Order: sequence, then structure tokens, then C-alpha cells
Amino acid sequence: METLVVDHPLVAHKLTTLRDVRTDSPTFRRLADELVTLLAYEATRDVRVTDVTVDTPLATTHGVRLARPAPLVVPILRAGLGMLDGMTRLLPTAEVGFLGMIRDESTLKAQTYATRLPEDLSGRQCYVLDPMLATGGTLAAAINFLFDRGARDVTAICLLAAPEGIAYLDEAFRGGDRPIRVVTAALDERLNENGYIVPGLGDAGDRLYGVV
Ligand SMILES: O=P(O)(O)OC[C@H]1O[C@H](OP(=O)(O)OP(=O)(O)O)[C@H](O)[C@@H]1O
Ligand SMILES: O=c1cc[nH]c(=O)[nH]1
Ligand SMILES: [Mg+2]
Repeated sequence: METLVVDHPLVAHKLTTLRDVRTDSPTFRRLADELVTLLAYEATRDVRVTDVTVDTPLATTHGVRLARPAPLVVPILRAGLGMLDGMTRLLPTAEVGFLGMIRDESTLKAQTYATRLPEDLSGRQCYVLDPMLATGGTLAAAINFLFDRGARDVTAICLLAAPEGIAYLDEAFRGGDRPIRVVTAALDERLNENGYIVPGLGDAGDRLYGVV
């Protein structure tokens, strides 16, 4: 598994405000949106393209277009929805599928409560969006779901990741024949006893959408 921590002053600046406990929900939503676009630029470095020719007003030249089938973007509800617009702004022709998953706060196990994805993902490049990679249980289940439907490779874009979650995914998918990438704005210190990322930013879903 490949892990990329995006090292850029604008990413660090926006992430610092996102972490701040005083940042209100509207500002948090805007910053999450801006951050994902910056991360997506790096995350899509290997997006498949095909060669085409294009007529400029002056000449015919060579270029590229996104290959078919189009990439699939998969936000993990609820918090991943806060990253969808920022991603599709960069990849407007991507299709979008949805996975609804929630982590049981006492067992820290992920449960899937909604799926709305193409049945056949053969050969598709998938971009999973979830702001928090904590134990890794949610993301591992999401990746397995996509691989079971034939996805070709999966890139997860996370705002924050914990070392425990990266290690869990690395172990879970070791030796697999399909590439997995995690692109994140920061690799934090650790998980606390409740499975929250420290220093982290708190509960991403609650900060985006309110406490439920
Ligand atoms: O790596 P893990 O230990 O599995 O935890 C991370 C998951 O927890 C959060 O979602 P949550 O379950 O709070 O749902 P929400 O998006 O509805 O708030 C987060 O958005 C991830 O999906
Ligand atoms: O720190 C964490 C861990 C899981 N989910 C969150 O929203 N935040
Ligand atoms: Mg939550």
C-alpha cells in the first residue's frame, strides 16, 4: 500500500484551522471542500487517460482525455459527503457511488447501512472519500466492497490518518494484486482510548453536520 502525506503550506494552513475547536460548521465545511481539491490534485496523478488529437484555432495537436470507463468517486456517508463537491470540481466527468457506513462507538467495528454503486466495477479506478482514517476498519470494509465488485485500483482521500489505521490497511491488503493508495493531509500521532485521532479534529461528521 502506498501512503502519501501531502506536504504543502496551503494544505497545512487550512488543516490547522480545520482542527481548531473554535472553527464553526460553515467554515469547517468550506475548508474541507478546499482541502479535498488540493489533495485530489495529488491523488489523481495516476488517473488513466487516452491519447487524442485536438484542433486548436491554429493547428492539430496531441493531448489526452480521461479514459473510459470514467473514474468512480465514492464518498462514505456521512462525513465523506463533505468532500464530494471538492472532488467532483476537479473530476466533473467522474461517476459517483455511495456507501453509508457507521462505526459502532463501543466496539469500533464498522457497519454498512447503505450502498448505491454500479454492480460491475470491472476495471474502474475508484476514489474513496472519508475525512478520518482512524482504526481503518471503515476504509478496509469499503475497499473490500469495491474489490468484490471488480474495481481495479482504489485511492482513498482522507483529511487525517492515524498510524494505527495505516498499519491495519497495510496488513489487510498485503500481497494483493490491486493497488491501494491513501492520500492524506496529515498523519497524526495516535488513537485515544475511544478510537479518536489525536490531536485530530474531533468528530468530522458532527463538525460538518451537527451532533446526532
Ligand atoms: O477508521 P475507523 O475507526 O473505522 O473510523 C473512521 C470512520 O468514523 C467516522 O465515521 P462515523 O462512523 O462517525 O460516521 P459519520 O460519518 O456518520 O459521522 C469517519 O468518518 C470514518 O468513516
Ligand atoms: O477522530 C475521529 C475518529 C473517527 N471518526 C471521527 O470523526 N474522528
Ligand atoms: Mg462521526
